[in-house]
Amino acid sequence: MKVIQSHNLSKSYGKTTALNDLTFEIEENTITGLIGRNGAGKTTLLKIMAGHIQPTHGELRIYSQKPFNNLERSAGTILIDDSMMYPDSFRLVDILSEVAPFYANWNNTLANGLFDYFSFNPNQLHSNLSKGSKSTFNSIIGIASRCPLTLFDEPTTGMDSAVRKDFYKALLKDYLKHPRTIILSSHLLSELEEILEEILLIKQGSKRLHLPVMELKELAVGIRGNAQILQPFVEGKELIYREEFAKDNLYIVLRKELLQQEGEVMKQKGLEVFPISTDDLCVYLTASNKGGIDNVFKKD
Ligand SMILES: Nc1ncnc2c1ncn2[C@@H]1O[C@H](COP(=O)(O)OP(=O)(O)OP(=O)(O)O)[C@@H](O)[C@H]1O
Repeated sequence: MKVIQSHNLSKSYGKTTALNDLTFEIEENTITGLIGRNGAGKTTLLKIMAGHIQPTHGELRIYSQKPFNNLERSAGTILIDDSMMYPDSFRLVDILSEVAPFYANWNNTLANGLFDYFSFNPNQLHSNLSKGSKSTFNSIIGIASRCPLTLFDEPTTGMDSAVRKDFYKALLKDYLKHPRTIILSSHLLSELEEILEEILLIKQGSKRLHLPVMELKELAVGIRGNAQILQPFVEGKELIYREEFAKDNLYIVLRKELLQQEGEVMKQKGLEVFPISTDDLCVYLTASNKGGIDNVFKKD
């Protein structure tokens, strides 16, 4: 069953186009990574899904309904982000007891278990928490709410690496026991790819690709070596990335399927053929058209 159906979705803020003609669908009970660089439109898309803002063109439906101003949908959706505000006088224990009644599947035992595990003091004021602790606390709410549609906007901002790992582990464990549709946005795929099933990669508001993570891992290959030997192999092929490095040396990345049987021949001719990490691939697929950072220094 499709939980999210987005059709030609666009969102502009004045002259800024944040989302541009996005069409995609997300299956029920999956974990999807929404990946994109700064300003790609991740937060805007999550806010539309959560019903906080409306699209400018096109439409997005959650369980066949438009989420904006829709009480039924907001009861079944939670968006966790670092702009979550609570009254200054609220202690952590007050917040947990206030949010619990909003969510039909809220689990107190889980919330309290995570609260103790991460050593929170129930009487502490939320406003006094450190940046990382705020993220951890918000994430506890996101997990314990067990909402049918759970949206996390860069949930690990400020968390140290041990807490990040524990957060992803806790989320995965609870998801396996209580499946729901989860979307996590991030710039960095590597830290969360182990828990993801699908990835939706966006660049400047447009869909770059949407596919299972396993397929992304197998999508591309890198080749490095002497430019004169390498060039004829890739002539006329669509390259994902190309960089000249050192003298007469070339590094290219292209879809594996375009190589067919040539990989072995390349190796015999002294070229290096190697897999591309999903993080690097996402960087190449979302690179700006201005060339790499090296170009800045070439002008110096
Ligand atoms: N309220 C707003 N008013 C004007 N422009 C906005 C507003 N919100 C977002 N934008 C612009 O829309 C574009 C997409 O922003 P958005 O916050 O959705 O991206 P993002 O992928 O979440 O970025 P980041 O990873 O940096 O958080 C950016 O160019 C941003 O400046």
